[in-house]
Amino acid sequence: MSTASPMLEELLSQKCEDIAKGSKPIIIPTIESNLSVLSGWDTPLNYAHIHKTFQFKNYHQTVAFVNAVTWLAHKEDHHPKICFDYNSCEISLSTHNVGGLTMNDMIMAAKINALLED
Ligand SMILES: C[C@H](O)[C@H](O)[C@H]1CNC2=NC(N)=NC(=O)C2=N1
Repeated sequence: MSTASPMLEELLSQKCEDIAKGSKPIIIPTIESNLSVLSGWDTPLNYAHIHKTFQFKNYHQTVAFVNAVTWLAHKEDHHPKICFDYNSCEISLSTHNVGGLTMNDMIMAAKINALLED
């Protein structure tokens, strides 16, 4: 049985949507409440993007994760910045079309975390 919070379940059940250029970003309280259920994600640059570093045992595990994230990005048509080395992967999410954060970033963060659940 899942123990995820209702807010997290809601994010996992949604799909990223087309966001028109010039749309407004989500507001700070919405970002904060979503981040409170997104384990490990933070917003180091004042709500410009969200970020998380993932650690792995070796290059095989790291690359398998990167491949899964790129597959998810293609499926959702929402594309994170990914930077990785032997045993870590940094992911940064923002919505280019608004120059800030939208629910697409929160949905992707939830789905990326879920890739690593048992
Ligand atoms: C047309 C296409 O859906 C858009 O350009 C999408 C593609 N992927 C995207 N990815 C991200 N991170 N931000 C966007 O605004 C974005 N826009």
